[in-house]
Amino acid sequence: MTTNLPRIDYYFDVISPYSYIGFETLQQLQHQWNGVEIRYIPFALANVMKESGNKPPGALSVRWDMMMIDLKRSAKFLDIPLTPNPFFMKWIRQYRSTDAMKILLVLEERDPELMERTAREMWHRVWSRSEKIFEYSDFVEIMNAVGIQDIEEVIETSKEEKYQIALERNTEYCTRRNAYGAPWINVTTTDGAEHSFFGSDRFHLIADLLNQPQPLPQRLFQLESRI
Ligand SMILES: N[C@@H](CCC(=O)N[C@@H](CS)C(=O)NCC(=O)O)C(=O)O
Repeated sequence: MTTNLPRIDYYFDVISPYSYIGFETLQQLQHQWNGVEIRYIPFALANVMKESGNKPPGALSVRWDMMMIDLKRSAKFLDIPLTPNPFFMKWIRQYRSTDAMKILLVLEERDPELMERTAREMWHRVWSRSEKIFEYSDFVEIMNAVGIQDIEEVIETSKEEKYQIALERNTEYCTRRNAYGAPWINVTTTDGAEHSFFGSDRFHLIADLLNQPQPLPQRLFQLESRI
């Protein structure tokens, strides 16, 4: 695959609400930043946690409570639909997002823009409408919602070993660079140097690194352009 530099590799998992926040921020920034290639790359947050020895935010109740408050604030500030999911802690003990992420890998191979729309629909389900993204019937609803025709075929293809391997490879790429959470953002500058960032709240530093305009939420951009 040939790619242009500078490049932002945005590693995400649809189980992660901060991956959703970073995704929507980057979707806005890609219209405001010039000459920067952006790739959205599925990985497995559960394995990142395991490999790094980190613990999920829900493992510490005060951290979880603060995270829910912070998510609401962030959603309001950025004007994105994000509502803490009351079932999340129960679901996370029972399910993994691996099958959903493998479906995204199939779509990424065929049509990256369709993959991005499907990822957004998955985030809306878990983190806006408190709906599952783990089982066959969930995948059918998700793909119907984004207008995919060959749903059965996509689900069957996602079970091929190569997608499990691809998910592991993407995850390992990050854990070898000390990843311990999501989103994990790997920025390659024009000199070929790699710079890792953790979180959806590091785009001001990435802007500085790449000499791009500072990020602002869409509503603030709109206000600015009216001045
Ligand atoms: N400050 C970061 C927090 C990101 C975050 O908490 N991500 C969770 C997953 S949704 C995580 O991986 N946490 C691991 C950790 O904080 O050590 C942001 O605003 O994006």
